[in-house]
Amino acid sequence: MSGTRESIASARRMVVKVGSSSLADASGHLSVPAVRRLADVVAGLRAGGRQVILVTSGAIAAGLGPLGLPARPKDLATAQATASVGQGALVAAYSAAFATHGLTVGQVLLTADDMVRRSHYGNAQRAFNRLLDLGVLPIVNENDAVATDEIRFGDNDRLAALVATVAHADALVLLTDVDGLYTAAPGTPGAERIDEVHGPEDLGGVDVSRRGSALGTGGMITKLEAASIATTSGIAVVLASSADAASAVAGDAVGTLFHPTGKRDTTRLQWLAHAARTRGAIVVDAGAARALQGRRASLLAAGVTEVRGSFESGEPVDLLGPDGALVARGFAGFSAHEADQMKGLSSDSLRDRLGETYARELIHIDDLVVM
Ligand SMILES: Nc1ncnc2c1ncn2[C@@H]1O[C@H](COP(=O)(O)OP(=O)(O)O)[C@@H](O)[C@H]1O
Ligand SMILES: N[C@@H](CCC(=O)OP(=O)(O)O)C(=O)O
Repeated sequence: MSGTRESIASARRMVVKVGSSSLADASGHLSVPAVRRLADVVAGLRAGGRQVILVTSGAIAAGLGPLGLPARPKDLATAQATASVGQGALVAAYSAAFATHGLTVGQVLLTADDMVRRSHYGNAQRAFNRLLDLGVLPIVNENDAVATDEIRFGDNDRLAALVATVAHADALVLLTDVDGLYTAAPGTPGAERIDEVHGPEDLGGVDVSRRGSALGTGGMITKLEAASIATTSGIAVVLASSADAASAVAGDAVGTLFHPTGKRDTTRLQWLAHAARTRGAIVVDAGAARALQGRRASLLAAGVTEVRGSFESGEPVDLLGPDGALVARGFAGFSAHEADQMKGLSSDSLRDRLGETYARELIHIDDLVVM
């Protein structure tokens, strides 16, 4: 077993994405047995102490039956309506399946905007962290009922990769109806499965032009895009058949492994260090400045003396030492208004005065870059 598969086996936080093609039966309706099989695998991960976020397609597949539609609708309005009907049925099926394992689920519906705009990004990050802290299993899908063509992903592969980066996951597992990436669409004479991808250079001759299954969207193209987003952020990816889900999440040599190519959060933090226009500043005391520079610790409200400007949670801010010198930059975990109320307070005081939601770091260590 290679090192990265070992890191999949030991991933503390994992995003598991399952596609429509794995959740529908032959007639295109949601397959409840498929939902149960997946729930058994995810519950096994949870029993082993791992945190899991499940990104699941299938709302449209689940809506076809109740609406008496023969196939996935082509026009946006009907697709929105079908997803609206099906999403409830999808989550109800998961809820029942996970309840048999004593697990509570929480539905999170996102649009592309939620993952890309930094003010929203912080909100999603906070919601995932809190759900996971509470032991809840977040079940994510695109908010198809309101997503218009301009803002929608359409497929859930890239959504899953962005969820993995936002939630600081250690691994992303993409489950589909094919047992890995092939050199050409499976069934093409001579097509062979690829075991491992080390970087874009391994994808030179690979043909992913054939579209996906009747129910899925995006085929292999969006899975490669998802793998690229995750691996350049330092997250290992496994693409495998949902029939092999248990082996894939265990780090066994099934499907295709995409090795991380970048450092964790490199892209975001480089953007933060070099390109971001900050919306405000947080002035810290000498102790906090030393902690930030030396130990790379999270920024706690106790070390903050002043909050300047106007920013929302998730937006970039400058962190200034007591002498006004730029020490670090970070993505604020709270808005300027909230940070101002929190400044100087210990975690206990934050909990007593402002409530549990505020009893955590102002900026997480993973959201900081020392200048
Ligand atoms: N090079 C390739 N290797 C593997 N699968 C491919 C390739 N090119 C196209 N495909 C197709 O991609 C499909 C999976 O994509 P999709 O139907 O969108 O799945 P999902 O619903 O799981 O997201 C496979 O069924 C396969 O036919
Ligand atoms: N959000 C849509 C999923 C779109 C879709 O089919 O995605 P995928 O199965 O990842 O190709 C749904 O729930 O039906």
